[in-house]
Amino acid sequence: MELAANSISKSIRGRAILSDVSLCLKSGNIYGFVGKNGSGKTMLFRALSGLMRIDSGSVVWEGKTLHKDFSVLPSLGIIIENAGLYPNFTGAQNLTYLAGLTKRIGKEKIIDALSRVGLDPYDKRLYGKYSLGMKRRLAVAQAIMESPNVIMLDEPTNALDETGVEEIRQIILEEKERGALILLASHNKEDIHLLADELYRVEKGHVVRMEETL
Ligand SMILES: Nc1ncnc2c1ncn2[C@@H]1O[C@H](COP(=O)(O)OP(=O)(O)OP(=O)(O)O)[C@@H](O)[C@H]1O
Repeated sequence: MELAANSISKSIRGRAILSDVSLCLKSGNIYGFVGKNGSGKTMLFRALSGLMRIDSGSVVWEGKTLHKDFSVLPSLGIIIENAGLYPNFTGAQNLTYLAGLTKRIGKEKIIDALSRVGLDPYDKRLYGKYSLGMKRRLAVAQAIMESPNVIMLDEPTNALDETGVEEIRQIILEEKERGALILLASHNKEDIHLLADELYRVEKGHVVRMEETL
């Protein structure tokens, strides 16, 4: 399966956030995105997923165009900041609520996703009381729980301890093996080096292919 960006551009209040970005991404690969803070990685993910409208160009998934044939990619798992997790729900309650919006999966898959990221599915603690590492794990669980075709991960190993980093990397590789198309933005050079099949640098809204992985 294929996700293509054709010359997409976006400005916010007169400032170019994405400038003429073209990409052709295929299932079963991990695409790494590196770049300084504020270079546009998060905005790129928002544009490619449908969470943000673009000014010009098109995003095409399997021959169908975003904002024409559908408003958000039809099978998407995404971690971006403010992931819409509620502080007064437990981890399981949060995932149950989100899964209820699409009704694609039941309790079993939710328990499975929580276990895979190393969280106890029956933990009674509220999300608001989670450590940063646990919050990251829950964000990964919500991104993978429906086995989506496209997974966009913004700093998935941020705030995790060494074991956590290893576990999340393993899950990302398993999702790739399953055939998911994965976009990974990370400041962690080792994440990129170990995981990315292709590497892109984002710089002031431009996206440039880098030949070597870091
Ligand atoms: N809601 C918004 N309104 C206006 N400008 C915004 C908005 N959100 C982000 N920007 C701007 O868009 C640019 C790209 O931001 P983006 O969050 O995509 O960077 P990033 O590469 O993900 O950074 P980081 O590594 O810090 O996560 C920045 O200059 C930022 O100031």
